[in-house]
Amino acid sequence: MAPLELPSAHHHICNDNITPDAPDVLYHLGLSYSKSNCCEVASIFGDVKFFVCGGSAERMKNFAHKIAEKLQIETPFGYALAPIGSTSRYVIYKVGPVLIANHGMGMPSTSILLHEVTKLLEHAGAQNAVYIRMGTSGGVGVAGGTVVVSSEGLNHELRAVHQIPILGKVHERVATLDPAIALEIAATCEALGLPHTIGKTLSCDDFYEEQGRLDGAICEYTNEDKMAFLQAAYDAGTRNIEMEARMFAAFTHKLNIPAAVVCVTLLNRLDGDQITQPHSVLESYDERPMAVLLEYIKAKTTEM
Ligand SMILES: O=P(O)(O)O[C@H]1O[C@H](CO)[C@@H](O)[C@H]1O
Ligand SMILES: O=c1cc[nH]c(=O)[nH]1
Repeated sequence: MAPLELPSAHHHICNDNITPDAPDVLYHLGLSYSKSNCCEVASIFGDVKFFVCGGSAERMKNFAHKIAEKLQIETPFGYALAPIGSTSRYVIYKVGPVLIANHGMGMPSTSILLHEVTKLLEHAGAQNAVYIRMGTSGGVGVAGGTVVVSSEGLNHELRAVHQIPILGKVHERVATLDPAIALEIAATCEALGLPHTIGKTLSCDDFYEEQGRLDGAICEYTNEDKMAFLQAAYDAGTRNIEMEARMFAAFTHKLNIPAAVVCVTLLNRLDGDQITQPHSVLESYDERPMAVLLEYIKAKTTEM
């Protein structure tokens, strides 16, 4: 695998108001930066090379434990971990060069986390950290248990752009992810013998109607309408549907942050809507993106 590119001075924020002199409250993380604590912030977060996030707090804690063991990074309490900052909105762990957090469900809470973590890493002087979303999804034409590495995030028109209304005007941002990292992660899936594909990811603001499910509390379309949309999505290269990849891709692309989205499919949406697999099977699916990222990060940190 190619080593990570480490430019000497790489800034990943786009805001002249955020300066080393200005205090900055990272409200949802329960952390703050100022000139008086800048050395502490740099000493805790300055070495971050990977930021790994996903929806569920439990999944991310589990991942933090596994990465501590994989990288053999012990704390004074063995592999025991303590979350950083406030846990009322997000849980964050740091294991050596890996920062780990949950982002909740959907693009709004993911966006807030990305803004605050990116400012934190900037304040700390962290250089060129790779951002990875690790999650679950509904497959489109792929079986449950497939690891989909996203090439881009799509909107409801199957376009790889993310629209954000800012001060009354809609701004469009390109929602593509790093192709080289996607290939490396796909190669790691291959080496582990896991079913996988690189494909486009449709990101929705809802689990039911926007994903074309027939089993929400409201449904005003037919099975034929749903299947026609899913088939059109498949034909356009979509291989999974979830709720964050597009925003994640647009944010990282805008700030030139190397990034990937790695989600396992829980079902094939061409076969149904309800997630009916037993808990043990879903748990084993959840382990797959983790297994891939443990190997990937281990290989990358060994090269550094
Ligand atoms: O597996 P996670 O990261 O929670 O993500 C997926 O699961 C949630 C819906 O069940 C959405 O947030 C979707 O994107
Ligand atoms: O179908 C699915 C499964 C997981 N997450 C989603 O957003 N959709």
